[in-house]
Parts: sequence; structure tokens; C-alpha cells
Amino acid sequence: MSTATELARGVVSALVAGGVAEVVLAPGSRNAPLAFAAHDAAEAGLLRLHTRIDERTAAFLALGLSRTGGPAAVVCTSGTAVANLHPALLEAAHAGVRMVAVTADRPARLRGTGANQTTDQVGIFGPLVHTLDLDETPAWLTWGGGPLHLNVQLDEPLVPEDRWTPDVERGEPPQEIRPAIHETIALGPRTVVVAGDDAGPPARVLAEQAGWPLLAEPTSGSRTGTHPIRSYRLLLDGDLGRRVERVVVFGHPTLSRPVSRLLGRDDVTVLDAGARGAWSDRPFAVADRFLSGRPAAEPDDPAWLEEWREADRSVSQQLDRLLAAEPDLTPYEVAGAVSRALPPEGLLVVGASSPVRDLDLVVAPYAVGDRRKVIANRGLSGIDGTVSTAIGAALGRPRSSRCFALMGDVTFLHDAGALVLAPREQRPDLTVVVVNDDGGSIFSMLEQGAEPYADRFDTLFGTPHGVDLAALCAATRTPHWRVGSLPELEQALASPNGGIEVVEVRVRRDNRRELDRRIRALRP
Ligand SMILES: Cc1ncc(C[n+]2csc(CCOP(=O)(O)OP(=O)(O)O)c2C)c(N)n1
Ligand SMILES: C=C(O[C@H]1C=C[C@H](C(=O)CCC(=O)O)[C@@H](C(=O)O)[C@@H]1O)C(=O)O
Ligand SMILES: [Mg+2]
Repeated sequence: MSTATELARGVVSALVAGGVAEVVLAPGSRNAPLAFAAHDAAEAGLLRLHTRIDERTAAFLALGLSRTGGPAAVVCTSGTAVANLHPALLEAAHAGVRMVAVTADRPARLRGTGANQTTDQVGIFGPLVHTLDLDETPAWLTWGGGPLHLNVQLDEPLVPEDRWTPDVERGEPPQEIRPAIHETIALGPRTVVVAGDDAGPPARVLAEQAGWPLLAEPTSGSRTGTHPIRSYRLLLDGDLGRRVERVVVFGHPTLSRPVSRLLGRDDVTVLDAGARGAWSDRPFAVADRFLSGRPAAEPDDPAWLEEWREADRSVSQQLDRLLAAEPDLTPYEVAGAVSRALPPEGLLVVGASSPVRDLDLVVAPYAVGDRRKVIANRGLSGIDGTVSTAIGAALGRPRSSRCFALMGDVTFLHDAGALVLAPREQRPDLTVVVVNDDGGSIFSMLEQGAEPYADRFDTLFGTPHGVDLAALCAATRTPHWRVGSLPELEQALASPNGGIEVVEVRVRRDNRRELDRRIRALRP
């Protein structure tokens, strides 16, 4: 039987050997053996150790690190601490991000006895997150395509008698095998390529080879080159959208109902190239699945793509003119400025709700091969943990030329605890742009934003909070700038001061529904 210290050292060795190079620790007593072991491994140069007070923040930090670097681990104590890891693990499961949750537990004999801080942690994250309940060191870690839970039974004594010099080689995380392009898709039907979140370059390659319009979300990883149709969301509701006969879908599309409607149409054939994440079934009927595809030898008739391009030019120009004519700065212009400011090799983490949809309509054209990385937690589209995810993603990709996060005010406030980090903690250079419209504007554009519900809207959905973001940032010594015009914003984006800073952009919420209505009405 191992002591707690031996077991914890064994677990940390297994993590290191399994390719985990980043560990985020939240303090506790039961997890002290793991904390000491992780600290010794960090001193030995085998991993980088981060500490955070709040387990939810810690887990999202690990998620962000895992999204841009290798799989990271989050380590916490027993009891409610464990439950705070759940949101990040669910996101990781649905987005197919590999990370490890290491939770300290009391020995199994104390379960079900009312022992302090002891609950049933085995399987606590549900069927999507596999738990290994450990009272002995695991021989090795087996990885699927998502998160893994190591529940470690630790008995007293919980502190080591010596320092540990780990005798373990740093392993490589297991390679993720993305299939090679190998299937041939016959030409014929009028086809578009839909690239949802995390679709990756194969969607772009197929669109280019076949000469098909590419309807790519900003976090698809394929919105580069010559084939993306910027205003696809608006065009799908018009004549061109109605004439689509076939869709090849990559990744996880989540942003718009026009795309969901297209994929659900009886008269449209859907070919599915798959997506990462726990569930491979799609919420729409799929005629055929393949791992990846290429068109039949010849590119398709160019007339179809040309029609989309022409319509896109027209609608995009109208959209730009409409926004420029607005007397106040709009959230779309904020998203546009951030996307233009993102240089090659840059990183942009986008929050859920309106910002990612605004970005979708205005994102700048990017060249293939410039290695910009635009990511979001679209596995479950939560507004939680976004600041932490961004900090983690920035720390996990140190070669980034510039790191931005773009999010709404409610999303920012939801994870304001991410700014609580000790002076000794590593801070990336990260500019967090908060689009502050004092509440959740997305709902004003949905059904509940209609006139009949106006009297209850703010209480139930808008939730204006009036929080002074400058004061909030000051409390954590986070530099904060408030801007109200496009030139001011562009200036703030062009002159980072290093470290984590917040640029707050004030925009209106009261006219959001009407602005959205006018944008949706644009036609070529
Ligand atoms: C964890 C979580 N809670 C609640 C929601 C529901 N929700 C979706 S958008 C939103 C409001 C977001 O407001 P904000 O970040 O200010 O963005 P805005 O829409 O105003 O641009 C909420 C509460 C969610 N997606 N995730
Ligand atoms: C925070 C998110 O969740 C909700 C926001 C909008 C979704 C929606 O209906 C958008 C429709 C459209 O723009 O065409 C809503 C939903 O899918 O039901 C989400 O719950 C998010 O970022 O997705
Ligand atoms: Mg808002």
C-alpha cells in the first residue's frame, strides 16, 4: 500500500510521462501531497505550475492551456472543490479537448460515512468524463479525445518527509490523428462547405479544390484564403441560400439559425466530415459520413461560387455603410477593429453570445498560412470561464505575436475572478476587450426581445448590472482603459502595455434589436 506522498508522486510522474507539462493547482489540505509533488516536478523543470484560488477559474485556465498547448492538468481538493471543475470539463468533453482533472479524495473506506469534505467523487462528472479511482499509482494514462478524471485516494500523513527528485522522462502527449484527405465527392449538386468551430484547414482545402463557397465560422480554423463568404449568414436567408442542394459540413457549427435551418432542410443533402467532441451524432440528418473529402478531379462550374462572391460583395458593402452611418460605435465595429488588429501568429479568444456572432459578420480576410488562431468555447457555448480560458490559451502559446480576448460585459463579469492571481503568477501579454452594453444584448435579438415582453425583459434577460469595470479592475491591479470611439479603440489595440489589460468599450444595448433587424434585412 502506497503512502499518500508515494501515490501523489506516482500520479505526477504519470502525468509528466503522459505529456502533461502544465499543472494548475487550487489549494487544499487533502490535495497537499499532490501539491508538493507537483511543486517538486516543477522545480525539476518537468512542468510549469500555476496556482489559483478558485477551482472553476483553475479548470478553465487548464482548458485554455490545453487548447493551445498540450494537455494540462488541474488539481484540487475534495468535496465542493471538485464540482467547480465541472463546467470546464463539460466544455472539454464536448469540444474534444484533452485535459486532466486530478481530484484529491479520502480513502474509499470513508465514503458514505459523513466524513468531513467527503462525497462520492467517482463518476461525479457523469458519463462524458471517465474517472480512474486511484489508490495505487497508475501504470500509464490512457487518453481518449477529451478530458480524463483521476480521483486520488489520499490518507494521512498528507505532507512529505523529504524533497522529491523525480526520476521520470517528460513524455510527449499522444498524437491526435486527423485523417488525410482521401474520399472523392462527386460534382453535380449546388454545394457549399460549412465550417463550424474547429473545422480546421480541410474545409478550406475542399472549398478551394472544388470551387465551392466556404461558409466558415470565425473559430473554424478555416476562414482564410479566397473562398470564405463573409456575409453567408445573411445570404442563407435569401435566394442563394434557397438554391443550395448539398452541404459538406466540417466541425461544430453553432452560431446561427440560418445555418441550422440549412442543415435541417429536406431538400439539402448533408455530407458530414465530422467534429471533435463526445457526441458524433448530428442534430440533423446526414446522408453520408466521411473522414475527409476531396472533389472529383475537376473543380466545379465557377458560376455558383461567383454568384456567392458577387452577392457577398454587395451585402458586405451595404453592411459596412450601414455601420459607418451609425452615430454611435457599434459592437460590430468593435469586433472588426479587434480582428483587423490581430497580426499573423496572433491569438484571439472570443466569448460566447453576441461577440462571436458580431465577429462572424465582420472578421477581416486572413491569408492562408499566417497562423492566426481564433478560438472560443463552442463545445457548450457557455459564457463562463472565458477570461481564464483566454489567459490559459495565451500562456499555452508563448510564440503568439499578440493575444486578444473579445467578450461581452456579462461574460467578463461571470469570470472576473480570473483576474485574481498572485503577483508571482505568470501573466501573459493579453488585451481583454470588453464590449460593455450593460447586460446581455443577445437576448434582445431573440424571441424574448420582442415588444410584448419588453416590460419584463431587463429583469429576466437583459440583467443590467451597472458594475464599474474600472473599479473592478483596480481591485485586482489590472490596467483598464475605457474607450468610446473607433479611433480610441484602434489606438488602445495598437499600443499594448504588456501583461493582462482590459479595454472597455461602451456600446448601446437599447437599439440592438433594431440594428440587428436592419442588418438581417440586407439583400444583394
Ligand atoms: C454559463 C452560462 N450561463 C448562461 C448562459 C446564457 N447566456 C447566453 S448569452 C448571455 C448573456 C451574455 O451577455 P454579454 O456577455 O454581455 O454579451 P452580449 O450578448 O451583451 O454581447 C447569457 C447569460 C450561457 N450561455 N452560459
Ligand atoms: C451564449 C450562447 O447561447 C445562446 C445565444 C444565442 C443562441 C441563438 O439562438 C442564436 C440564434 C441566431 O443568432 O441565429 C442560443 C441558441 O442557440 O438557442 C444560445 O442559447 C451562444 O453563444 O451560443
Ligand atoms: Mg453585454
